[in-house]
Amino acid sequence: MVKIDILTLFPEMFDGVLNSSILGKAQEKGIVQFQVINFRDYSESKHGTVDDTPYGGGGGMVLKPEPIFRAVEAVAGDAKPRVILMCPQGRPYDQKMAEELAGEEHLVFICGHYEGYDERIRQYLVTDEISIGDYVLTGGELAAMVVIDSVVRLQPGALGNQSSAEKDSFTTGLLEYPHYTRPAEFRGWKVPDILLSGHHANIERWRLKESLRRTRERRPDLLEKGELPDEWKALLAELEEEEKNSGSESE
Ligand SMILES: C[S@@+](CC[C@H](N)C(=O)[O-])C[C@H]1O[C@@H](n2cnc3c(N)ncnc32)[C@H](O)[C@@H]1O
Repeated sequence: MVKIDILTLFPEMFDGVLNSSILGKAQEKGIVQFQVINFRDYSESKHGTVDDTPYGGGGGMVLKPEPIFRAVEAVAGDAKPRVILMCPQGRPYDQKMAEELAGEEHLVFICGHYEGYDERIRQYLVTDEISIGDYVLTGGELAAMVVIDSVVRLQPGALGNQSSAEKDSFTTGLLEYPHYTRPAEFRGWKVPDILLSGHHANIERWRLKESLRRTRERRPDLLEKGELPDEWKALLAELEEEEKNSGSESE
């Protein structure tokens, strides 16, 4: 079982996401245990103050170190969990990191709000800083939900059909191939014949080729990450040849 503690000033934001669909079922199955903690409860002031104005002046409020340190220490106990700070300056999040975090037993997420955090939280408390993209959100809650969702779905038994995670985009290093379901013809648009052929090996080859086609068109950077398997190289050469031929036909 993986233990996930979330420190936030807005615990109610997590109710729907953690208790619905696959995350809700993963809790019921005992695959994951969530604890959502309002770090205002760890404030040392009687008014529950968690932020203050920045030293040196300027706008915005800064989250104070004491409540966040105390809350993390309370949930960590003697254990040494990964303590993850959600922030736009962090490491860009990707599937590889989701896989890395999915192997941990205990994760603690800190969701910021307002202008920022006291720098000592970054320096002396957290083990990782994660950004979910080059844009700025009002708070770390949505970002933490994105990371938590992607980590929990990788836990063994979390998805009904495990093979659907294995073939997902990025897991294989490629974008996923196109899917079709019934009807075989819809408004005159037909499902590719090969998918109706029942020929398993040909279908697998078609899927790999379509994955490569899609990745080459939309995310060519994914194909530049090292030596490609021979089968991929052969299919990419086929795609290039087909493109050349269709180009010369239209001339
Ligand atoms: C308004 S933002 C603070 C931005 C900060 N002043 C800066 O420029 O880096 C408030 C909080 O939202 C969260 N946040 C915003 N954008 C994020 C992103 N792209 N990825 C992860 N967390 C983000 C962080 O927890 C952050 O502390």
